[in-house]
Amino acid sequence: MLVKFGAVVLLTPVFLLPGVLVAILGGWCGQIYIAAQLSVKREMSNAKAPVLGHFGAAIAGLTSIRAYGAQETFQTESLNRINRYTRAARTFYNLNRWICVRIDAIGGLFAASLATYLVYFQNQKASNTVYVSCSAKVGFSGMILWWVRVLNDFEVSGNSLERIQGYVQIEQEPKPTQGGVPPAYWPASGEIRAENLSAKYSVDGPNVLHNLSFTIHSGQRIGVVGRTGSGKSSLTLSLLRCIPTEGAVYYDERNIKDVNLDVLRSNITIIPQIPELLSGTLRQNLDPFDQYDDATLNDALRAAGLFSLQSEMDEGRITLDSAISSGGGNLSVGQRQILALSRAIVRGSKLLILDEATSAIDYKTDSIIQSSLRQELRGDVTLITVAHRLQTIMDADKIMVLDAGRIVEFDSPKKLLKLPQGKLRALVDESGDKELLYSMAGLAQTAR
Ligand SMILES: Nc1ncnc2c1ncn2[C@@H]1O[C@H](COP(=O)(O)OP(=O)(O)OP(=O)(O)O)[C@@H](O)[C@H]1O
Repeated sequence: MLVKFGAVVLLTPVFLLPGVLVAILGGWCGQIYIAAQLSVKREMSNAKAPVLGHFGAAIAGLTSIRAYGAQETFQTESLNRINRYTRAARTFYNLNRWICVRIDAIGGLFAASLATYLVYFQNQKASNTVYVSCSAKVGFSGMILWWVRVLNDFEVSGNSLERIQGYVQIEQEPKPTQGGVPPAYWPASGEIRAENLSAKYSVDGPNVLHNLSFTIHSGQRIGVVGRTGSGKSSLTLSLLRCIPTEGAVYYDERNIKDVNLDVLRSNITIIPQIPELLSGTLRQNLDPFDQYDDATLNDALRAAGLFSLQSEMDEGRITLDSAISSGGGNLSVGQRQILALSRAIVRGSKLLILDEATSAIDYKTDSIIQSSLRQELRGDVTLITVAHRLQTIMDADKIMVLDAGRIVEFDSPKKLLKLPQGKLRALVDESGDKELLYSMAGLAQTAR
C-alpha cells in the first residue's frame, strides 16, 4: 500500500495531502465497520448452532416425529431458528456492502480527481504518467479495503481465542503424578472395599450416596438393585472417580484416590446402559491397538453371546470386518451391548461393571450372556451387575439393595429372601416370575 501511495506522491506530489485524507477517511469507515461487524458476527455464530442442532436432532428423531405427526411443529421451530440466523447473516452481508461502497466511492473520487488534474491541468494527455499514477491510485484504495478486512478478521479471530481460553480454563480432573503410578502387578485381585463412601454430583450439591461401607471379594458376582434414583449408577460412577466422593474405596488394597485416573479407569471396565462404539470395523472397536489375534476376538464375541444370536447363514451377519458407524448407529442397542461386553472380555480387567447392560436384550439372550460370562470370566474377575431384571442377578453371590443412596441389604439372595420384611423379598414378591426367582436363589417354595 505504501509503495502504491509513494508512486502517486512521486508522480504527482500535490496529491500527498488528499492521499493522506483518503487513508484517514478509509480508516475511519473501517473503524465503524469493525465495531458493528464484531457484534453481528457474534450474533451469527450464536444463531448458527441452534439451527444445526435442531436439524441434527430432527434427522435423528425422524421416525418419532413422523409417528407423532409433529412435522409442522418441527418445521415452524426450524424456520424460526433459520429466521434468526438469516437476520444476522443479512445484516452481515449489508455491512460488507456498506464498507465496500464507501471505500470504493472514496477511492473512485480520489482516482477521478487525480486523472482530471493530470489530464486537464498538467496537460499530460497520452502520457504514461497518467496511466501509472491512476493505476497506482486504484490499487491504493483497494489496499485500504484489504487492510480493513485483515484487521477485522484479526479482531474476530481474537474473539474466538477468548472463547478457546474460556474452554481451556474449565475445571480439569487431577493430572497424573509420579506418586499415582501403582506397581505393575496392580491390581492383582478384583477386591473392592468401601469405607463410609459418600458421593455427590457437584461440590456444593446434596449427597446421593450416604456412608456406604461394604467389601466385595475378588471373583465375586454382585448384583445391585434398587428403585429408580436409589443410587445404583452413582455407585458405579464413584468407583471410577467420575463424581466427587468422600470416604475411601480400596481396589486391591490401594485407595483409588491415590491412583492416577488413567490407570484406575483402564483397570476397571464398565458397560454403560447405552454403550458407545467408534466408527470403523468391529475389529478396530474390539482391539483399537491391534494387540490380539482374530481367534481371541472371535472367542470374546462368542462368549458375549453374539454367535448364538446369528447363524452362519445370516446375510447381514456381524463379523470382525463388519463396518460400524459412528456411535454404533447401524446396530441395535442390544447388539451394541453385546459388542461392548466382548470388548470388556478382551480387555480382561479384574473389575467388570455392567450397568443395566442387558436391559435391551431379550431374556433368552440375556441368560446366554450371563452363563457365558460365568464360564468366560476368570475366577478372580469381580463382576458388579446393576440390574432391573431380577433374573439377571438372582444367582449372584451377593445382592446389594440400595434405597435413597443407602445400603439397606447386602447378603446372598438366599438369605435375603428369607427375611420376612426384606426389601429384596418385596421386589421379588412384586415381580411376575416370583417362583422362578425363588428357585434361582436356591429356595424351593416349601423352604421359605
Ligand atoms: N447428573 C446428575 N446431577 C445431579 N444429580 C443426579 C445426576 N444423576 C443422578 N442424580 C441424582 O442422584 C440420585 C441417584 O441417581 P442414580 O442415577 O444413581 O439412580 P439409579 O438407581 O441408577 O436410577 P435408575 O435405575 O433410574 O438408573 C438421584 O436422586 C438423582 O436425582
